Amino acid sequence: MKLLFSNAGAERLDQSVSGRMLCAFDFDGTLAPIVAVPDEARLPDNIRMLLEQIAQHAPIAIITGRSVDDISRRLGFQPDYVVGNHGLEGVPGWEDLAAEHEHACAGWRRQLDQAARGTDWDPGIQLEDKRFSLSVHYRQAEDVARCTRALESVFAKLEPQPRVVGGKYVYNLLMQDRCHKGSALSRLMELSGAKSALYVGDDVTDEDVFRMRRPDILSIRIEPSADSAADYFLPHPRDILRLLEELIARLQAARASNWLREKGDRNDGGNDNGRS
Ligand SMILES: O=P(O)(O)OC[C@H]1O[C@H](O[C@H]2O[C@H](CO)[C@@H](O)[C@H](O)[C@H]2O)[C@H](O)[C@@H](O)[C@@H]1O
Repeated sequence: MKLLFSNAGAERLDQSVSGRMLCAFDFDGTLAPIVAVPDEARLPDNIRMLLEQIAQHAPIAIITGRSVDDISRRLGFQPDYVVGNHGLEGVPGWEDLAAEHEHACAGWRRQLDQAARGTDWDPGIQLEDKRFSLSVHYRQAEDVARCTRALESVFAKLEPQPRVVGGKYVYNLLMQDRCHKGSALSRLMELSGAKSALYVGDDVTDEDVFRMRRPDILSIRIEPSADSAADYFLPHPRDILRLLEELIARLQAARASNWLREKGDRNDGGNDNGRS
């Protein structure tokens, strides 16, 4: 994993921007600062304004663990693609897969509600039912170690067995299938005709993108981690601002140089016409 703000990182950014690039971002911990209460997460105005500028030059996708309804209320602008539930919800063409996920999720919800009536259940646990996946938050747990042990033993008994992916004081319960943030991003690249993509994320479910190690995807993690498969990292969450500004500068320069090239082609054409 390399520092993005380095010569190698700058070259890699130049390379990605030179083609038709899809800019994709995770939300919590990437665009929006992490806060103690999930419902209080907000997209800062300065980040939204930079995203709107990027949208003038390149398609934008938000690929989040939140539901599409939830994230859409938080953005304040309309990206080209909004994908929720860790890649399942909102991907054009995948609508038929949703029913199975919804059914499994409702079953887990019932089983967890029953477990919550037991004495081992920490009152700080918060269930976020996102219809196609569940997030079990334990940030407010009275005893985090005890709570995670108890939750893991409950998850082991769930039917059908979910794919349990950890995160920032959260367990995400997902269907065991091929729908994840990585496959969603690949599908969006096909749909948009992108030649390259940039993806920025901060958490465990973002590793589904990073792990693909596609040479045409520039993968960037917020903060370094020895366990991450991302190519590059930003040292601190606040550095997302610098990354967005650097992207805008490159996208504007690429547009200017394309325009100059087009103008040159037109002039050449004019001269040819004059000669013939
Ligand atoms: O894929 P993401 O956009 O990063 O979403 C991942 C989960 O984010 C939210 O939970 C996390 O952020 C909360 C607000 O900062 C924080 O309180 C919580 O501890 C984090 O786990 C969201 O609530 C989940 O639905 C997302 O799956």
